[in-house]
Amino acid sequence: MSAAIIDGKAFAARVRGEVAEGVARLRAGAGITPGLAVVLVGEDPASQVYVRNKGAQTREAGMASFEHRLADDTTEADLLALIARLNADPAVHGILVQLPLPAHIEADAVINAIDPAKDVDGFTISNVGLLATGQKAMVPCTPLGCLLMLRDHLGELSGLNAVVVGRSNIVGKPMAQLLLAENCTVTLAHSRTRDLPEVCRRADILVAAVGRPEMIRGDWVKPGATVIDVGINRVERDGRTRLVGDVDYAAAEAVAGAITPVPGGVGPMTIACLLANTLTAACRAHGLPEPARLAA
Ligand SMILES: Nc1nc(=O)c2c([nH]1)NC[C@@H]1CN(c3ccc(C(=O)N[C@@H](CCC(=O)O)C(=O)O)cc3)C=[N+]21
Repeated sequence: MSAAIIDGKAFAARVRGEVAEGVARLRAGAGITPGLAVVLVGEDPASQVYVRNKGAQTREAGMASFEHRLADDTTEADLLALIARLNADPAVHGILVQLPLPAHIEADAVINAIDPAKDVDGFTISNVGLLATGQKAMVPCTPLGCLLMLRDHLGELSGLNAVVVGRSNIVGKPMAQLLLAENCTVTLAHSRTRDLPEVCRRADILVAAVGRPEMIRGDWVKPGATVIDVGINRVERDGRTRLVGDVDYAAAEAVAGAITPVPGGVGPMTIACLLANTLTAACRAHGLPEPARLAA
């Protein structure tokens, strides 16, 4: 038996449609246009895909998109000054500072300078703490997208064994928090985990977010498991550049109950959730009801 394919591209289009409806209501009812500011410092190749898709989708949803492209040698002080301006700008409801930042800039200092109410990435210590304590937070886009797909596919997650491979602040840690909040039994595994294949084989839900092409083999997957592949890795194959995930897709697909493809899985959901978070931030800024179905 082969796995059901979780179509992130189609699901993301649906989410963006719901965001667009919410934006239209906000504009008609309250005269508010949600605005998203994206700040890019330098030219990191991994960021290119994201940037390309993001601006267009923001405008398509009826929101205002503000792009700030800064040179590689921008100082931390200049970047902090820009963030202070965006924090104070009432037309800006969401701020995203593209990561990674150049090495001469202290990323934590920059992220924590963002007004938590505008932190649509959910990376500030304030939002991380709110999420970890079960309070109303802005939730990081990639894990939120994964959660929406899991809920859509499985319905109830309570009591399931979830294994998250990868402990980054951006994906692994917040993903573990979200699954814990859904009453999963969560294991947060990583490169030093002893007997990783054995740990993965216990997973009803397996989330791969390690950033290593096709590291998760087919025989690491429990038959019938739901596999969420967060990896987006560029590899040379037959003289061409291809995108592959952190999971050996062909092998895992034969074993899993359901699996997300790369591309067309988690990636499009990340952007859809960024738009959803921006709408949520705009609603909260004005004390208006927020789109419950698009939240954690
Ligand atoms: N502050 C910050 N927040 C982020 O969320 C963030 C970031 N910085 N820096 C860069 C990474 C990367 N990232 C992607 C999101 C979507 C796709 C995406 O839509 N991928 C599509 C298309 C891939 C293609 O066709 O090339 C897919 O997987 O199907 C890719 C990459 C967000 N990131």
